[in-house]
Amino acid sequence: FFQSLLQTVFPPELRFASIKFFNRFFSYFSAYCYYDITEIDGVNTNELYNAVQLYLSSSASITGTRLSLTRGLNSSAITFGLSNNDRLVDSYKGVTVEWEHIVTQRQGQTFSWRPLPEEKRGFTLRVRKKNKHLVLDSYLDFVMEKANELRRKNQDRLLYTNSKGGSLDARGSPWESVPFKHPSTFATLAMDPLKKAEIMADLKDFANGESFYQKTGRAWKRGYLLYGPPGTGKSSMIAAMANYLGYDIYDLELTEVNTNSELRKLLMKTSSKSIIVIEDIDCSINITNRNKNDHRGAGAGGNSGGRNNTYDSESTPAASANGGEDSGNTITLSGLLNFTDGLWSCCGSERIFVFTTNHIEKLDPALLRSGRMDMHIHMSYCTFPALKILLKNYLGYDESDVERELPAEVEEIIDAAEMTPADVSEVLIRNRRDKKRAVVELVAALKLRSKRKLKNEDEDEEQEKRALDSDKDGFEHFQENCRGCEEKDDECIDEDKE
Ligand SMILES: Nc1ncnc2c1ncn2[C@@H]1O[C@H](COP(=O)(O)OP(=O)(O)OP(=O)(O)O)[C@@H](O)[C@H]1O
Ligand SMILES: [Mg+2]
Repeated sequence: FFQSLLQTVFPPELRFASIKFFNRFFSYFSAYCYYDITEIDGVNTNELYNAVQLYLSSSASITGTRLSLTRGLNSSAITFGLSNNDRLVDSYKGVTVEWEHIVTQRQGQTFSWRPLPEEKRGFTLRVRKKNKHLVLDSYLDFVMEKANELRRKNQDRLLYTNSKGGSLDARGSPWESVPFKHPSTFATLAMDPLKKAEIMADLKDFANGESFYQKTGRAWKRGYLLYGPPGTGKSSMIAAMANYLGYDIYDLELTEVNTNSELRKLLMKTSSKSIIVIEDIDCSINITNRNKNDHRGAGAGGNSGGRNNTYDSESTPAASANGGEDSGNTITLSGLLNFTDGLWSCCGSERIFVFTTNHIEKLDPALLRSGRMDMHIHMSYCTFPALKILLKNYLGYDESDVERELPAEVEEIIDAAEMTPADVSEVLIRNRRDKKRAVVELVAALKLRSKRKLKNEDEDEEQEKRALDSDKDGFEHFQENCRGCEEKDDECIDEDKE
């Protein structure tokens, strides 16, 4: 109304100034403050917008009669949202605020380096001026916190992976996500119960340790290194950790990351309460490739001089000028270490780093030194306690069933058989309809493996013995030769004397 009035009263050249003036005039006398939270802020997605949407969808005081419902692809939860241009009232600490969802058509596509949605969406928050400080100081933080909590509780965990070649998706994120539905839990994980309890306690301490980390001046993060042969449950352990703590997983594919700075950007875009995973770390990066900028250096591990020499030779200016080009990848170990425990690793809190490897002996000692990977977890071949868990999960056997059905010798041969939990579960799944047969087949497999193993060991021992014997023969032969030489030398000396 005022605008049309202004248009009739004021000449065009004065119109803009007069609108500005009236806006100022009204906002001065208005009892309310307005905050706009747009979906896209410049080129970045506004996290607050998503948080508000989620928060309002669950708010108990929803008064709107028209709501929009959404369900993400593969997600099992339905999200309620405010329909276009709808309002709802919320209250916080006795203060009433009003939210309005405003959707307008975007006018003409302006130039942008990524396509913007056709609609311009945003929330407007209206509060009384006297309550302005409450909103700015704590209400919005409360909304963010609540939204994060809701997402973790209601929705499935998310599994993120870095997009191919470092490209960004429509929302400007280098991570692509899918709902994470791995059913592995600590209850289904077959491993030594004591070790399992220790890991669970460690995780819980971490998740509840905000004040501890604050007090001790440490970054709120923790690193786990899982190592062991293929099929011993390393990936299952990561899934169990995520399900136990309710964290999202960022599965970092290092081969898709080209430079250290790209790695840093990826890290910056991860959220807190997440597990950042690098699987098969020995395969994804030439891990001994450190450049000269790494001061926390090789010596930190206090390890073999031979390897340190390697770093020294790589640290020459000529070598670092190559920047690891010889490996075809400019990600360096120092870049990776910065990622996990440099200053940048603290740009968010409550993060867990998990590295997995099948060959711990191939890893750089700098990666293994204490403080870097806080806990080294050995995922071993199937042990007897682990077997009992698998029998319980797959066949429903309890302790007494195991004692009754399983021959006593299993406990003796299982370690020698070196069967992975994956091998064992395969036998059990194959025969899950016939429990007796499952046990018979399992025992047969264990016996066969342990026998083969022992035979191989005997053969190895024999070979070693043979090698030793031949060495001994050689040594005796050598000694005889030497004795011959000495005698000759003596003769020579005598001759010299003469
Ligand atoms: N400790 C375990 N407890 C329960 N199931 C297990 C365990 N280890 C392996 N399995 C079963 O074997 C399959 C393979 O395990 P998983 O992928 O976790 O092994 P991994 O150690 O990550 O192997 P890789 O080194 O090849 O990645 C899983 O589907 C899981 O069901
Ligand atoms: Mg795995």
